[in-house]
Amino acid sequence: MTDQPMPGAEHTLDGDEEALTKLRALRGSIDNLDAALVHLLAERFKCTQEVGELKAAHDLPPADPAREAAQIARLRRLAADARLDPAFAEKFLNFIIEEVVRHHRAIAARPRPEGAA
Ligand SMILES: O=C(O)C(=O)C[C@]1(C(=O)O)C=C[C@@H](O)C=C1
Repeated sequence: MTDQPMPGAEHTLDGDEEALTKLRALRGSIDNLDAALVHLLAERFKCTQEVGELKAAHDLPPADPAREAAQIARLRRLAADARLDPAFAEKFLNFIIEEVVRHHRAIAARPRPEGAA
């Protein structure tokens, strides 16, 4: 027998109460932040759903590339100030906008009653 730890055992927190307490506290904060993100996204999608209805009613295009470019530039600046990777912030916004545009297209494709605005 040797005194070597079991392979991988050096990565477990078994027996290290202080580390476990810290991990639990951090995970509690992560869970709260994830919940906040879900609520923020739900509110954002409520707004964009209304934008989609407005655009469809007035025959406006689902996507607005100029607006997106301005949003991305702004978000990249905010991310850099917050020490978040601007490339990640851009990817995240693009991911959301892609879904929004998909919703806008679905709304525009819905049959509209005759004479509707
Ligand atoms: O502002 C708009 O025109 C929207 O439709 C909203 C939104 C967004 O999710 O922020 C989505 C699609 C557009 O290309 C630009 C922005």
